[in-house]
Amino acid sequence: MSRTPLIAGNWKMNKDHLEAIALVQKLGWALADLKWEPEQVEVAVIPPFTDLRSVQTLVAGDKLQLVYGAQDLSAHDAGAYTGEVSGAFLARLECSYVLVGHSERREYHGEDDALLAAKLAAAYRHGLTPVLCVGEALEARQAGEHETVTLAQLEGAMKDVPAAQVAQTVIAYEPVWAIGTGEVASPEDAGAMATTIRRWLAGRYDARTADAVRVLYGGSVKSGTIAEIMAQADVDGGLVGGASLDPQEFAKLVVNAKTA
Ligand SMILES: O=C(CO)COP(=O)(O)O
Repeated sequence: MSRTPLIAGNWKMNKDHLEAIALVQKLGWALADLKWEPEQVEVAVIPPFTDLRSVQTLVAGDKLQLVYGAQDLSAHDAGAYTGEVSGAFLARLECSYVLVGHSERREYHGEDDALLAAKLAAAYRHGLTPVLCVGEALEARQAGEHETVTLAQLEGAMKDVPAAQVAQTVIAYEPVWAIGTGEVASPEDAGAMATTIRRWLAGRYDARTADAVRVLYGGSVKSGTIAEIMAQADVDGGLVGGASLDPQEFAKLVVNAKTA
C-alpha cells in the first residue's frame, strides 16, 4: 500500500488573517520555485480559526494545490457552547483536516480521552479528516513508558471508532519533550513508535486498515531533519510547528520530505 506523504504546518496561535494571506502566498511561490510535486507530497496549513476564510479564498482564487484545516473543533454541532467552533462550520470553509488532541490542548485545556473521542466522532460526522495527536511527556520517555502511554492515548480516543473510519484518520506521534524544544526524536525512535502505532492498529482493526493510515511525526522537525525521519518505513510525514511559519524553510522541508 502506498501512502501519500503529508506535511502539515500547525501555525498554533501565530499569524492573523492578513499575515496568513502573506504567508500562504509566499509559501505558494516558494513551493513553485522548488518544483514541488503535489502528487508526491501533500501539503496542509493549519492556521488559527480566524484565518481560515482568508486562506480558503486565496487557495481557491489562486488555484493553489494546498489543503488546509483547523487546530481544534467542538464535540457538538451547534448550540449554546460559547467560544466553540463546530465541525460543520469548518466543513463549510472546505477544511480538509482538523487536529484533535494536540498536546497543548490536552495540557492547557484539560482535554481527556472522552472529550477527544467525541471530537473524533464530530470530525467524521462532518467529513473532516482528523489528525489525532498522541505522544508521551519526558518523564514517561525516561521511565521507558513511552509506548504504554502513547498506546493508551490511542485506545482512549479511538475506542468507538469503527474500522470504516480509521482509514480516513491521520495519527501524529508528537512526543511532548520534542515540541518546540529543538530536541528532535531520533529517526529510529520516531520510526519505532510509528511501527508500534501501526501494529496497534492492525491488532485493533486489521492489517489492511492499519496499512492505509498515515502516521506522522511531530516535534522540532526542520528541513534538515525531515529526510531521515521520512526514511523510516512507517513514518508518512510530519506535523510541523515552528518551521511552518517560515515559507522558505517550510517549502524546503516539503521537497525534502519526498520519499524515494
Ligand atoms: O507541536 C508541533 C506541531 O503540532 C510541533 O511543534 P514544533 O515543530 O515547533 O516543535
